[in-house]
Amino acid sequence: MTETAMEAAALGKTFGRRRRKDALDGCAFRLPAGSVCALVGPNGAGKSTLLSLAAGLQKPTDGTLTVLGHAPAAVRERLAYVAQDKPLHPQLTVDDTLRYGRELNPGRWDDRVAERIVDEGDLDRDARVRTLSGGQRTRVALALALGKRPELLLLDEPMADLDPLARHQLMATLMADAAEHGTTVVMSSHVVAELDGACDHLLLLGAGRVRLAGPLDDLLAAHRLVTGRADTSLDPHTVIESRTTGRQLTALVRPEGPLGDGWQSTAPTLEELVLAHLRAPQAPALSLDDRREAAV
Ligand SMILES: Nc1ncnc2c1ncn2[C@@H]1O[C@H](COP(=O)(O)OP(=O)(O)OP(=O)(O)O)[C@@H](O)[C@H]1O
Repeated sequence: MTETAMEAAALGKTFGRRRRKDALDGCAFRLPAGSVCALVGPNGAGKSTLLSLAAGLQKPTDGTLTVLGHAPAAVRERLAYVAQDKPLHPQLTVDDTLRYGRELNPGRWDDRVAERIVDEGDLDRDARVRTLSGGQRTRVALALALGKRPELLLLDEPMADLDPLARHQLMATLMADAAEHGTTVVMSSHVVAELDGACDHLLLLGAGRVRLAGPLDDLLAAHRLVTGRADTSLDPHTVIESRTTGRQLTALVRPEGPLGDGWQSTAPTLEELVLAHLRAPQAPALSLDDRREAAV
């Protein structure tokens, strides 16, 4: 297995000729193999574009993106991609769909996990895909993806149409399976709370650029949530976002050395870290991929 599951250098993707749109612009990051990476960012940030490039369905306009050490198109059989619209054959039954997955992936297919995902949702194996609900189709798409026993699993908002219980249960199945097999997972989601506890790596995109990248624990440790009097200076620390209520100021900062007297500070949660960066799109970016690499 390759040590780096995904690596981007000066990665750009532009759509349109007349009205050019940079969906990705100068992105650089490195994702170690075996990571579970949360891919977050506001609408239009470039998350789906990145996942589709990684799946080899589109090509970059600039720079490079390698997955499992190769161009994505060269390693399609080693990765699985569940797109937002979860394309499946509507006329096939659930059983036919699993059979199709088995035939398309000889030597790789894992019946046990595929059937487990379908059966945990109490799906009628003889039902045609077109008769299934959105959440049930998601389950079949995830069964196909995991059944393929991929080294890299790319999931574009996989839980969006699942009920809370199914979400919780499928996430647990997914994470246990990824841990057991050392699968690298990149999962986009707008529900940051559902990623907490599941992910060990974070990639936050904004307007096509990398805003935060690196091991989650390191990124959290690089920030503090501080409260203090509004007239106390936060120099020389980098203030990501601050809010004042009466005389009190609350801020997410990247400390440049010890915080001065008068500040109470706590470690931010993943949600606090992400929300502060979403509210402050101009805040400076931070990538800790290289630092970790240099320390190894
Ligand atoms: N096929 C396309 N043609 C033209 N523009 C596109 C195309 N695909 C994406 N874009 C543009 O690229 C930008 C990034 O889109 P993308 O779908 O990657 O964002 P996203 O982060 O996945 O958003 P969301 O959270 O809403 O799903 C958007 O401005 C979008 O309009």
